[in-house]
Amino acid sequence: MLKLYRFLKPYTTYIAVIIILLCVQVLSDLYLPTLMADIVDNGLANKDVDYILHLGRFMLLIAAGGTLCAILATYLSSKTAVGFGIILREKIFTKVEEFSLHEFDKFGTATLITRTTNDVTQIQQVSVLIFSMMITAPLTCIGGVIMALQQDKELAWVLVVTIPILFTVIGITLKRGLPLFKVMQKKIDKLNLVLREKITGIRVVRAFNRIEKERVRFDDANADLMDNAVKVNIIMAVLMPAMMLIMNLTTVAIIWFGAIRIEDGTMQIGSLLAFIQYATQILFSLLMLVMLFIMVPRAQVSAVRINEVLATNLDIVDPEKIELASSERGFVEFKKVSFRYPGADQPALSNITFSVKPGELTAIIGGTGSGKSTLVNLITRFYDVESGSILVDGVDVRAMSQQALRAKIGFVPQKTVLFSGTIAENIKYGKENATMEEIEHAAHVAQATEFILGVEAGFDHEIAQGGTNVSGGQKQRLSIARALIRKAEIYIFDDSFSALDFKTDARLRAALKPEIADATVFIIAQSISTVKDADRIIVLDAGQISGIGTHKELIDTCKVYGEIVASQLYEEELA
Ligand SMILES: Nc1ncnc2c1ncn2[C@@H]1O[C@H](COP(=O)(O)OP(=O)(O)OP(=O)(O)O)[C@@H](O)[C@H]1O
Repeated sequence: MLKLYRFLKPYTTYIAVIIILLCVQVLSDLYLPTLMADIVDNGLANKDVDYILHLGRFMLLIAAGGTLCAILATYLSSKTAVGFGIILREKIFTKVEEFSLHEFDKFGTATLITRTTNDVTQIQQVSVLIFSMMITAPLTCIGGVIMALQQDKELAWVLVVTIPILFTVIGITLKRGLPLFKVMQKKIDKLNLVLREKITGIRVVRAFNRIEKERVRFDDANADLMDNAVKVNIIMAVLMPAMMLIMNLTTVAIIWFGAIRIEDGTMQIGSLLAFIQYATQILFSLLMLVMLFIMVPRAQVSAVRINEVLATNLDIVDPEKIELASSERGFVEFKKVSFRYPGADQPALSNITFSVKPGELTAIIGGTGSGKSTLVNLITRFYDVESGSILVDGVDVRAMSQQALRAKIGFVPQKTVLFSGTIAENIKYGKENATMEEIEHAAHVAQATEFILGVEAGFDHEIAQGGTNVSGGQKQRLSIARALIRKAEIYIFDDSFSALDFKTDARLRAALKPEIADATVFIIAQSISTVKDADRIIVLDAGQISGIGTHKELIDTCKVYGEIVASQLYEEELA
């Protein structure tokens, strides 16, 4: 957790002020019982009303000062802790934004969300305690012992007996409680995972009548978390009364033995009262330390989880010496590229070599899982190659800045993603400063105008979270418009026409042609009609190129392509 506290730098002044305020508060708390003893022993005993009033006023002043310091310290502690939470969330978010797809796969979405929200909240809450108690508890404890001894040294043995008993109880509790605290976050992760899957996949859950099964899965995760929380709370429920019992027995012992000493004439009543208060302060400060010992390990687990994210070595980083691409635009070259997903036995791509130049349309076709998406994901450098190299405009993509590389590319992913916001804002996502004319033109080319103007608010129509209020085909067209508005040098359409009907597909491709005539275009498609006019077709089979050429060339030379054509002709004949 200390590692995380390096981010507290902007709050150094606040923390210094908090420490000073808390020291003043502790000193005032420690001084009050001595003043009270003075009133009892000298004021009350001598029936000196002036003395009582004078000291009483002084006590009020000290108490008011202490309270003011406590309020200010709590206010500043909360402000610092909340600010710290904001900094942590920002750091995690920025780091996660830099993650490659490999790192996303490694962590998983659910845990990344819990780490950014729940774990940060843990740290935030514990920080408030730490800021106040780390100073107050030890200072009160040490100061309390010194002040108690000043009142009466002989009674100190009561504390010598009580404190080890208190520590034994605390020790037993911590031994049982800590492991439970530590697994708490993991169980919250699990709950988030199940909940997320259930909510995002609600249509499938309903369609397959799995509501009951999913409910059981959720209930299991919920019950698991509850079991753990109940166990933790039972321990806490036992601990608190046990501590109070020890404290009350200590008071009884002090009064008992104190009374004997008063009877002997070796102690005054005021000193006994002050001693009781100091003993309570000491035990309370130990109680605060226990709270810290309980809360800190749980926050420690959260801190480790946050540090894991922050300390992740990024797979894909910009090189120290960035090479600028040549003035050539849109040249893409694969040189003996092989790639394997982490942990996979077989490479997803092996020995891929080809080159394309601007103005050319390259289609990629192949069976499912043959490596088509993987191939285009390597151009955008979502992953790095295992061997070989990919050059864009003559420069290895690993030597370019990711920003410069991706600025060249208009990417339409296989799984369409839209963001909540208006249709215009979603298209503008491709070019921040796009004008309304550019947005309308991109929508027109993507054959989206008709449906956009069909909805009441037109371009201002709000897209729901995840794009659930538009159809699959409409989503694809908006996603195409978002890529087109970039006026990119390289376009990648990963199976982007699959949800379009035959007529819209044909119209879109016709409108697209002049628009991207000068660019380098990659189209991944399943249908021969989409690829057959391409300048070059790459046929992939189990991660390897089984043929490269035009439709005409491949029909005679590539067996896999021949089979795809035959299967689709057969389907057309059947239709
Ligand atoms: N994130 C991943 N982690 C591990 N393996 C993956 C990952 N993504 C894809 N693969 C594997 O890599 C291989 C190629 O996948 P890829 O998505 O490139 O195929 P594709 O040809 O685009 O398939 P489809 O036409 O079904 O989209 C497949 O065997 C797949 O299981």
